[in-house]
Amino acid sequence: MSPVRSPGAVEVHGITASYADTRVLTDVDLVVPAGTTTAVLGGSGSGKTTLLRVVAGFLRPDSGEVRIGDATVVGPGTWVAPEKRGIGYVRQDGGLFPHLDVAGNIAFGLPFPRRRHRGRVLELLDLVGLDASLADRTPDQLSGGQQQRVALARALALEPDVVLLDEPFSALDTALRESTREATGRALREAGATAVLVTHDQEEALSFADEVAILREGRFSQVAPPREVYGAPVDAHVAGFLGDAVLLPGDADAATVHCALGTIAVEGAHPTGAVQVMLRPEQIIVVPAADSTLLAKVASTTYYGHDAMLDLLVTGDDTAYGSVEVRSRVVGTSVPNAGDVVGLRVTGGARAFALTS
Ligand SMILES: Nc1ncnc2c1ncn2[C@@H]1O[C@H](COP(=O)(O)OP(=O)(O)OP(=O)(O)O)[C@@H](O)[C@H]1O
Repeated sequence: MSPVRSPGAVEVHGITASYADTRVLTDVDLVVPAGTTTAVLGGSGSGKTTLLRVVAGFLRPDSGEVRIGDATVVGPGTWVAPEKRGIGYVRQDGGLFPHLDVAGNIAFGLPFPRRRHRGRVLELLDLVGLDASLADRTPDQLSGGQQQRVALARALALEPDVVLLDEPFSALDTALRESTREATGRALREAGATAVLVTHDQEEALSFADEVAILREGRFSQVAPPREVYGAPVDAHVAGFLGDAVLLPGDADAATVHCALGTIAVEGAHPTGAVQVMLRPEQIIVVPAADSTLLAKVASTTYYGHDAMLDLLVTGDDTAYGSVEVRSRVVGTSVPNAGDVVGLRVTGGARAFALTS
């Protein structure tokens, strides 16, 4: 493998794209810095694959510009053919050629003399964490995870500046998904590629990418590093889309919010007056009832092994907010029973959103 290169960024500016009369992307902007990975996360039909198709050159947008490194590949009067964009594309199903063995699949796009270079194929197998002994197998003799890694190796064979991954792990079971994802992340970093991963799996987006871009109805609601997009979502939709969110009615002043859980410091820019208060379930700590004046009744519990989610009914001190339901994530070794009365404590700051968000 050649040493880590310094490929260009992927820049999407003002892209609007449609199928016939149906507009799918509206004036979309996205910058993926060179050598980094951005995960595009969005619900079904939000336009994730369409964005990848525009970047790859499989779909002409109505307007806007796509730049790869220093080159404009789509723009007014400019159109660079897909095969000239220096892009590798990995599909959800891998898309391996069934009649070729692993070596043949990986070498498929290489210039003819290089196809005979078995050493290059073995390098690529190693890069994606596969044993050299698999080189002579056909795709039907591989597990789903191995097929996806071969598809990645094939995409990396041409040393693309950019790799686009369209839900490449979604067909895999949990354990295989994690190991394939790790091998993919490692291979992309070693290859020094700029990558865009499309997924609808929030944990995958948060754990895999340098930045997470939330696509909703053809527009990005927020593009930020994982901790920011999870900890400081811009609105209630992003908060709810990216993990569990506790949303409560409340009132905000400059520094605090008041709600059924008491008075809590508020973080980030926020409106004042009537607001929607947002906390993550792991911010709501369960303590012995004797240790808190804020009491809750456990309505139900959902056990996941390493942790559990509690649904709690809280009647706060301030009757202005009535009874509210909140969720608390607790470690799996100390899960109360349904019907128990527990104390609550809130850790960290809340977010406050305008009521219309
Ligand atoms: N070839 C096509 N012709 C017409 N409409 C299409 C075509 N491909 C996609 N669409 C529509 O465009 C919208 C966006 O599709 P897209 O595949 O980009 O969404 P997505 O976010 O990738 O969804 P999913 O997570 O379900 O794959 C959808 O409403 C879809 O039905």
